[in-house]
Amino acid sequence: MWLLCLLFVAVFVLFILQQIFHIPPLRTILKFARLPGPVRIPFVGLALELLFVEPWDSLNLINKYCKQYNDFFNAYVLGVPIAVLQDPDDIKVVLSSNYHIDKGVYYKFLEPWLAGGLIPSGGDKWRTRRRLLNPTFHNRILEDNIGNFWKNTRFMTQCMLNNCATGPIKLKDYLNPCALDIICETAMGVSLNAQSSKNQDFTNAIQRYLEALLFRVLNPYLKREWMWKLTPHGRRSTEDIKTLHNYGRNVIRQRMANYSSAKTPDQSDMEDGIRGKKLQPFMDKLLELNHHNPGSWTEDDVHEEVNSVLFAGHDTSSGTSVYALWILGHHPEIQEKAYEELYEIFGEDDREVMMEDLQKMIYLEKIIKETLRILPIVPVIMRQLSQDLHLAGKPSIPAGANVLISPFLLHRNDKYYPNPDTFDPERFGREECATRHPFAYIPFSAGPRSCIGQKFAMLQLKVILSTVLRFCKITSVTKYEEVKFIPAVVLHSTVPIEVRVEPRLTERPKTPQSLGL
Ligand code: HEM
Repeated sequence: MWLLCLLFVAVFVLFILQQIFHIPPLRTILKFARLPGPVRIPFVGLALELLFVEPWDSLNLINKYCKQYNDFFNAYVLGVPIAVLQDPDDIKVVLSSNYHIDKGVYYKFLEPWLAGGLIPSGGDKWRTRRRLLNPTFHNRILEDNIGNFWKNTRFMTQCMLNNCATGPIKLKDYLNPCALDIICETAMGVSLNAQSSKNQDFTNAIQRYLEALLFRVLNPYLKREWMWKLTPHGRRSTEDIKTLHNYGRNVIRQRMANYSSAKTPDQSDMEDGIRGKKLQPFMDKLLELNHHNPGSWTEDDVHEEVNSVLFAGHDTSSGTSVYALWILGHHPEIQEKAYEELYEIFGEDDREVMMEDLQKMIYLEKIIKETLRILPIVPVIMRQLSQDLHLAGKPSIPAGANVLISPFLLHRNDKYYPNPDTFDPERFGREECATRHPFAYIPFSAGPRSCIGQKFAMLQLKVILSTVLRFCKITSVTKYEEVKFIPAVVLHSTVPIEVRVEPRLTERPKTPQSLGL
């Protein structure tokens, strides 16, 4: 009887350990042991330290070991082998490779929401989809949508000005719905009017879901879905996923209603002048794929790609716009210089912004780049190696291991950015960029798995920031010291960022040109 009880306990303990620990192949374990890194309990590794780290200090922990091990160290987290790379030469090898394209293990936590969409997927599935979807973010399509960017941003600016007399405003409350309206109208072809409905269920659900996801990464014993769902965070996440799925389905339903009545390519299809191919916006391309190949492109496939772009296409640009405006509200001299540039372009005219205007916003572009340096909205990138990774002068990292690269830490490394905590748009002058290692600046990642929406994002950020700065003067209320940053897939702030807004247009800038000097 005792023996049976003992056997039962042993089987139970083994089951729990197997549920908690990731078990890499023996070859990975043996080869991984040769890499430099802090000595910890085998396989448990950094898991115990992570348990006692506040979410906003998790990157500091990685930074501590990066400094100690010269930007290259290995660590286990409950059996997950992770190699941290922060040297731009090493980063270049990983990101420019056509082989190391699979996402790290923690992206699995996104699957209940994004399933096998572009963001978490890997291998041939990702390759096929990326090739098919790349043209949906073609320059011609983006240029055609600048009017949509402008219309939504102008509406947002007006709302800011309408409410500015009552006190400081929370930037996120304006920029999140605006970015959501922009991505829905441009990529999905539907108007959900998130700005006028003031319904923030979707954006709030994303924020909670991503923060819960970080909690799960920092408490890696919760990796199994069944364990996760037993916790209060897990239960909340299940509710949030329902909200997120419903939102995605609603977007598809609305577009399908118009699409099926159109049947043939609608007026938004256009010819790519160079190769004579048809260019379609994102959602129409998905619906066409589903229409012609319902076996290989099911409605679930459409749904997962819509969810991926809804998320990646709004949380990133709204967060970056919030940070840029907040920083400018702390640097009136930089804000003034940006305003002067805009005044040179538009004068007193409150007309719509055009593509030619955006091309003239050289200083504003430097501000955007510097914002993405100091607060990169995607603070961590991870890959799982399907082949050994060979780096110059370092032991190889075995297949099966994960690689972690942090744009947040890289962009604050004083080897590449002197006085890294100082906001200085001039770092992005032509000469400064030419002398810097190209892989020392990776806000959109780089190589084949870089951001599909990079051009979309840069145009959108220019329209949003130029419109706000043309019509409003921003003064920051939330102090730098009050805010900590949480790397929850997207970089979140611990407190809402508040600014004071004053109307602008009648005020003339004091440039030598405007004074007739
Ligand atoms: C400031 C704005 C943005 C930044 C900084 C940014 C950054 C990034 C980064 C770093 C990645 C790679 C993530 C990784 O490897 O784990 C990525 C991927 C992606 N981004 Fe963006 N992004 C932005 C805006 C957008 C927009 C506007 C869209 C859509 C319109 C978009 C769609 C995507 C998609 C679908 C992926 C996955 C691509 C793939 O794996 O093939 N992003 N983004």
